[in-house]
Amino acid sequence: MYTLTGVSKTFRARSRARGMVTAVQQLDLSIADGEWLAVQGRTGSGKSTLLQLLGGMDRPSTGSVVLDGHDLSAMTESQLTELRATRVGFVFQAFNLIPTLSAIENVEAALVPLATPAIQRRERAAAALAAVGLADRAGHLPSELSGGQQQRVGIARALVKEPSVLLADEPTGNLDIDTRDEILSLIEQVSTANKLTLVLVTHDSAVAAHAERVAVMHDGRLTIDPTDTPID
Ligand SMILES: Nc1ncnc2c1ncn2[C@@H]1O[C@H](COP(=O)(O)OP(=O)(O)OP(=O)(O)O)[C@@H](O)[C@H]1O
Repeated sequence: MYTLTGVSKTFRARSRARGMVTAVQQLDLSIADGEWLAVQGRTGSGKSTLLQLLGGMDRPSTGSVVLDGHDLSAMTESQLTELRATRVGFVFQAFNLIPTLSAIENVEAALVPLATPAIQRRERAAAALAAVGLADRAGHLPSELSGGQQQRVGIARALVKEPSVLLADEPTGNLDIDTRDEILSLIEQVSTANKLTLVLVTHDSAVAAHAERVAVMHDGRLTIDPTDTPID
C-alpha cells in the first residue's frame, strides 16, 4: 500500500519573475492494496504531479511517498528505475506508443529494461495483447489501429511487467463515449483480475463514479470524501 505524508512538490517556474510553483501541497494520503482511487480536479491542480510522485517518476520536495514500506523519496535513481520497470504500470491519455514499432513490439519494449530474454519477451507480450483482446493485431503499427485499440496496446504494455500498481492519466480522455466505456471496463477488469492498486486521473465524473474512492485536487491540495463507498 501507499502512504504519503506531508508531500509537497514545488517547481521553479520557467520565467524567473514567477518564482516557484507549488504543484502539490502538504498531502497526506493512504491507498490500500487493490484499491481503485480516482483523482479529479481542474487543469493545473496537480493531478499529474501526484501520479508522477506515486510512480517514482519524480521526487517530492518535502515529505515521503512510501510504497510497501519503501520510501520512494529516499531511493537512488537506479532503484526508482527498477521500481518503474517492475512494480508500476502507466497508461497515458495520448497512448504514447512508439509509431515505428508494431503493437507487440511496443508491449515488448516495456520488458527491455528488465533484460528479459527475447523469447520470453515475445511470449509475455503476446499473452498481454491477448488479455486485452488484441491478439489478432500484434503486427499492426499504431497508425493502423483505432484510438481504442491503441489504448488497449497501452494497457498491455503496462500489464506485461506484471505490476502491482496501475497509474492512469486521463486514459479515456482521447476516446469517444462508447470507446471510453469499453476501455474503462477493460481497466477495471484487468485491475481486479491482477489485484492491482488503481489510481486514475480523470476530468470525467462519469469515469470517477466507477471508483471506490474519489479524491479531488484543488490548487495542489487533496480532499477525499470519507463517506465515499464503492459503487457497483
Ligand atoms: N516540470 C514542471 N515545471 C514547472 N511547473 C510545473 C511542472 N510540472 C507541473 N508544473 C506546474 O504544476 C502545476 C500542476 O501541474 P499538473 O500537471 O500536475 O496539473 P494537472 O492537474 O495534472 O493538470 P492537467 O489536468 O491540465 O493535466 C501547474 O501549475 C503546472 O504548471
